Amino acid sequence: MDVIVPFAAHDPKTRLSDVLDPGERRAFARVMLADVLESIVAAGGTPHVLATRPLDHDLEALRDADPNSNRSFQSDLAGSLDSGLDVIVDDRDLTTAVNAAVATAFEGTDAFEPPVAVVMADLPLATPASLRRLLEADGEVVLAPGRGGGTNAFVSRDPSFRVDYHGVSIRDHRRNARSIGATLAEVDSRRLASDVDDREDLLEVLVHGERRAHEWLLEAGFEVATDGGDTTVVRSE
Ligand SMILES: Nc1nc2c(ncn2[C@@H]2O[C@H](COP(=O)(O)OP(=O)(O)OP(=O)(O)O)[C@@H](O)[C@H]2O)c(=O)[nH]1
Ligand SMILES: C[C@H](OP(=O)(O)O)C(=O)O
Repeated sequence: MDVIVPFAAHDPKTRLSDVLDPGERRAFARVMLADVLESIVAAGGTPHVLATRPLDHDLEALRDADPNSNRSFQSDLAGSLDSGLDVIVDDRDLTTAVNAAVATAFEGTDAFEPPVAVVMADLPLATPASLRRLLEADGEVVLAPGRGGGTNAFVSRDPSFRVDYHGVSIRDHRRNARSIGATLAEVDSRRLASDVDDREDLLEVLVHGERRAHEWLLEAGFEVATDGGDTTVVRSE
């Protein structure tokens, strides 16, 4: 299945500004994207990155601005691009860009064919198995809710389904699916629900992650600390 992966390349992950500087946020966003792309491919999907600008800038940012990045991350990312990763550049807002890309998929162009999935780039815990559950679920619209009311991924088999992100978007998307008469299903997956937005979310990646994003955080000095009954994320100097 064709899988669109929205990616904010300009100034990503602003809600992590209290723990990561701008170069680190770009680098960490790229590393999460690489984990997601790898899982999509392993789940049998064909990823198409929907980015706000060409990705070569981000490779440069990763290489030059991030002291924590290492050669293996860089070569994996470069490898993804070299192997023909499709990158759609659209600098419009997330909702507009995703709706346009999904509509293109239903036009039956050479690049895409329906059904189509959309999987966010900030899901470093997404495994091939959790994505397979999404891609293989029955339903004209299949939603994967995020913690906090967002919509971390979906599959659409209905050309008239449209998204409206931000706020409690999962409620809006359920409503949109019902309003067009589509059969609706949801995938209840902790891994797909765990988008990384703020400092608390880093705990999930440190505890449950196994790949690049997890390694990147460790190399950047993040670790889990327990203080009394509280479990927090701390960063060593
Ligand atoms: N193409 C595209 N992708 C976006 C845009 N905004 C966010 N994304 C992507 O959509 C997913 C969810 O993003 P959010 O968590 O809402 O935003 P973010 O920019 O990653 O982080 P914040 O700045 O902290 O809100 C991530 O994969 C982002 O990379 C956008 O305007 N265009
Ligand atoms: C894109 C947005 O993500 P959040 O801001 O909830 O992480 C949403 O899922 O509606």
